[in-house]
Amino acid sequence: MMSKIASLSDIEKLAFQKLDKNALDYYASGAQDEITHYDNKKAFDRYQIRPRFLRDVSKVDMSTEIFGEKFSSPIFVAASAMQKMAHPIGEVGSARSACKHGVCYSLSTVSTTSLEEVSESVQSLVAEGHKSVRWFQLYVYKEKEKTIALIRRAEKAGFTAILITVDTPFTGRRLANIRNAFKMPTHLKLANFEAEEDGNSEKEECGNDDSTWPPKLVAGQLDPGLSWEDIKWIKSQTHLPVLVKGILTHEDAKIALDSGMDGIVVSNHGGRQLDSVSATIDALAEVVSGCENKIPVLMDGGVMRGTDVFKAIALGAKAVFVGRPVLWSLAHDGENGVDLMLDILSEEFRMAMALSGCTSIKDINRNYIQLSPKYYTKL
Ligand SMILES: Cc1cc2nc3c(=O)[nH]c(=O)nc-3n(C[C@H](O)[C@H](O)[C@H](O)COP(=O)(O)O)c2cc1C
Ligand SMILES: CC(C)CC(=O)C(=O)O
Repeated sequence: MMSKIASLSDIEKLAFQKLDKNALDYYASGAQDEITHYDNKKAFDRYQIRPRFLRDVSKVDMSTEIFGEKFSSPIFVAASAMQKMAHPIGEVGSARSACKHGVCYSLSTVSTTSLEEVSESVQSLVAEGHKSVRWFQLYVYKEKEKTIALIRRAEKAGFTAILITVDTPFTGRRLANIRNAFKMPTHLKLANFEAEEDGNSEKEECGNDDSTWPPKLVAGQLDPGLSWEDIKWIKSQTHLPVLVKGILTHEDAKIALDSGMDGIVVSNHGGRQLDSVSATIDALAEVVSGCENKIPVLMDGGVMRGTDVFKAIALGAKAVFVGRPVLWSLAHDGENGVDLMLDILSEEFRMAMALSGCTSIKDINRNYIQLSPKYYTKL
């Protein structure tokens, strides 16, 4: 029995003991040899913080603003699929927790709760005075109507930005899922597609009869022909800000900027797509330089500690997303688990700011970070 939970790693350990093999393998896996998956975490340790002292840190303001929305902290919830495998409350628990913490929630296309139900689930909190900012993560389907229908539903349900995932023309080879023929439990559904399917085809289309990885709603249906022209077309179809999720180079950052994108998420999909790409914290600076400070750059991948958040902000991120820690927290204790995780991470970030002499997000810049001399002498 573990003593008091003090870190996200503690929560992760508890979740590993609790989840069944099918779910654990799905959530934990990276692609192939998982080099990138592990490097996402390790890479943060290659950077050091350069703290400044004697600056009155009795009050620290972690709040930040993106697209005119104010958030309590730059620690957002990443879009991850099939959250009801972690806990029956699934996406409702993580969305409500993000709302209570005043941070942005992003919902996967491949969720086990529909986007309408997620919106509905936060309304009682909104009535109590909490603000809920929800962004919808979009997988682009070969069938244009299917993609547009998702966007319209997201708009109608009060989502305020679209995150288009660009790193998944095909799903990465996650060996554990292939070996144990990952299967979503049959009592769960890919809820955003339930209403569209009719009669007998429904179960199959929702992935439940599919014993192979990836589920049918993804394999063969996502558009591997996707290009920047399509992304521009999608952008022209909605009034919502559009961010591209999965950018890792300054070249693509520049194209995103020139294509009129409203923001970028530096991401390697938690190391689940192409293995051997750079850790996201290593790619962040070049992506920030590629878009010339004109659009917000956010990042995800391996964020486990407040100092990780601090390092990402120092290298130019406007905010970070946490992915797996949300799933571990749901597995540990549903909505309360996610509350605990966001409490710990924001307290750690507050402490990192205070102990390095920063009292607002705007204070945090490149002067507060260096590569460990073990690796290079200069950034
Ligand atoms: C189990 C799981 C499911 C995911 N599902 C999606 C998804 O449906 N769409 C997407 O764009 N990214 C998805 N991601 C990637 C996350 O949005 C995010 O990029 C990644 O988890 C960040 O890394 P972290 O887990 O180390 O925090 C998923 C990640 C995990 C672990
Ligand atoms: C169904 C999958 C493609 C969802 C996903 O993005 C992931 O598992 O990383």
